Amino acid sequence: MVRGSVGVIFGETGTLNFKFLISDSTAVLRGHYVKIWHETDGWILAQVMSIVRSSEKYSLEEAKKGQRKDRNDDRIVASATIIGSRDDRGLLRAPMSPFSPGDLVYLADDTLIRDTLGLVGDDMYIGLLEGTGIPVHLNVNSLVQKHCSILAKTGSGKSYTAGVILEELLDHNVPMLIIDPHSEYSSLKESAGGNEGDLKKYGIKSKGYGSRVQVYTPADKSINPNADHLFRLNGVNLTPSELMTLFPDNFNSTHSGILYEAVHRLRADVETYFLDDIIREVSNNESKARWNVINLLEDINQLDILSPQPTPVEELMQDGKASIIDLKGVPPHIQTMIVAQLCDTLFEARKLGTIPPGMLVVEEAHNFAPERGYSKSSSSEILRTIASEGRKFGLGMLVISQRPARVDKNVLSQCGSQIILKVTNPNDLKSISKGLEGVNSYVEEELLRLPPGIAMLVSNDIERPILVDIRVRKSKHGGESVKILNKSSSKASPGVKKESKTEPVTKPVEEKKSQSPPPKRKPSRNPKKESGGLFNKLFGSESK
Ligand SMILES: Nc1ncnc2c1ncn2[C@@H]1O[C@H](COP(=O)(O)OP(=O)(O)OP(=O)(O)O)[C@@H](O)[C@H]1O
Repeated sequence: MVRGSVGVIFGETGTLNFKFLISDSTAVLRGHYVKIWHETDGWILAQVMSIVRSSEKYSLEEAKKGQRKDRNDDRIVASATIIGSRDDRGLLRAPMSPFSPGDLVYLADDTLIRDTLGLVGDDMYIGLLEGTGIPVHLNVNSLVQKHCSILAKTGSGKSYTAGVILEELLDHNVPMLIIDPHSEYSSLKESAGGNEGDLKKYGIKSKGYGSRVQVYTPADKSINPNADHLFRLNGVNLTPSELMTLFPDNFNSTHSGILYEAVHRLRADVETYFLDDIIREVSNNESKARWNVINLLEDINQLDILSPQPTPVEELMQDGKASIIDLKGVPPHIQTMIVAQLCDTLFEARKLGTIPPGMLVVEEAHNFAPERGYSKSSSSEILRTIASEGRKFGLGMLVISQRPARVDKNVLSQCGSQIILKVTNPNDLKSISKGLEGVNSYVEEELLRLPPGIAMLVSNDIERPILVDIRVRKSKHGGESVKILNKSSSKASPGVKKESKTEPVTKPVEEKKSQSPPPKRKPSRNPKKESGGLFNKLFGSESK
């Protein structure tokens, strides 16, 4: 073997892939990036998809005799897929002619990997390219304009990764409105005070965002004592259609007729009316159906969510500020109603230019923009509108969900960047691989095996999908599970999921998080398994 090289190409070579013999089993690992000199194109980047090891001397007969002593005759063969090189115009090109058997293979240097994959931005630092020390950045403008999704099964680092993105958006002063059904993001205020080794590995400093993060509760301070402000929707001069969006499923034509009549009469009499006035006016109606309408209106009235002094959207969306709408303690149908009204106002304000461009963050998006056929939600329509038209007005969306199959495809398909962590539900896997351009069913196999904190990033800005070792948090992670068993009694049973979500309460033990973080994956340049799964799908298939 020539000095510096890690292998030699042999056998049949193609313009998409090749095999090479590895000299030292520890020098090249699955997932590594390698380079080969091409006679016309110069250095070409390739990636190791799988490695097999065999011995001709140690046969089945030998195995029957017992353990093998000398392993020096092992044959270690790597299958690699060609990524290509940048031409004079900076475009990525695969070579037009194959490598020659006998060509030498070298480990690729960081500059070649960075330039070839297009990891050249320096905006939002989200982690390291898996298997390397190369930082991965996302572009703020493109993330906000073209939306982003974070998809993963529960416990695999979804809200942790979302926290990383939110930190970066805050560092870039992007105004944010965060729909937070489980009180997970208020901890952005506090510094993580993280482990020195981790901070050094990722080259970051711990910090909290303090008063730049403001928490609003639509409930009251007894339910959410840590909230900074109460959140209220406009309760003055509500139109019948505004009222009907509060109960999209419960209103029939008789009900809406009663409501129209009541509001019409009020408008003729007074300039300003409140929900109490509408209820009184409806009770004057003689139809029996009025009782249903009154019941529905009373439901809302009791929640105290409507007010003559609504929370101005201009207060929520300000440069450098993250406003969290903490929906803890709010019944699900009221949550969707709040999101519907709020997002409607937000979008209108953005169109009128009364708020700066910014990001709407929707956690548990499967509840607020459910796929047709799964459930209905009053917030679906406006979220679909923001997904398709938001970019024209500078209103981006960060869509977060543990059930990608249940999120409206019209919303997910608009996301220019997708960050996908471990997913195991077969329907979710199918829906993700269907939605990703250029990758197919092998993705499913790889997503099943991703360790916590490793994400697949598919982005318009990066030449091809990559695996990212998501960096540790600067601020405190707020999504830890609630510990219910102390150490001495922990033998008894599996842990429980943190605060109830829409997932079934009974889940397999391995799907539930423990209080302590899961073991962090091994450091860089570490193979995860001896198969070409995701890498093959992302970068082409192995030559046979
Ligand atoms: N990039 C990472 N670096 C270090 N630790 C991580 C990383 N990602 C996740 N973790 C750890 O994994 C745990 C689970 O992550 P997280 O709370 O984000 O899961 P989740 O997918 O949001 O789950 P849930 O749906 O229950 O909220 C975290 O408590 C954290 O300790």
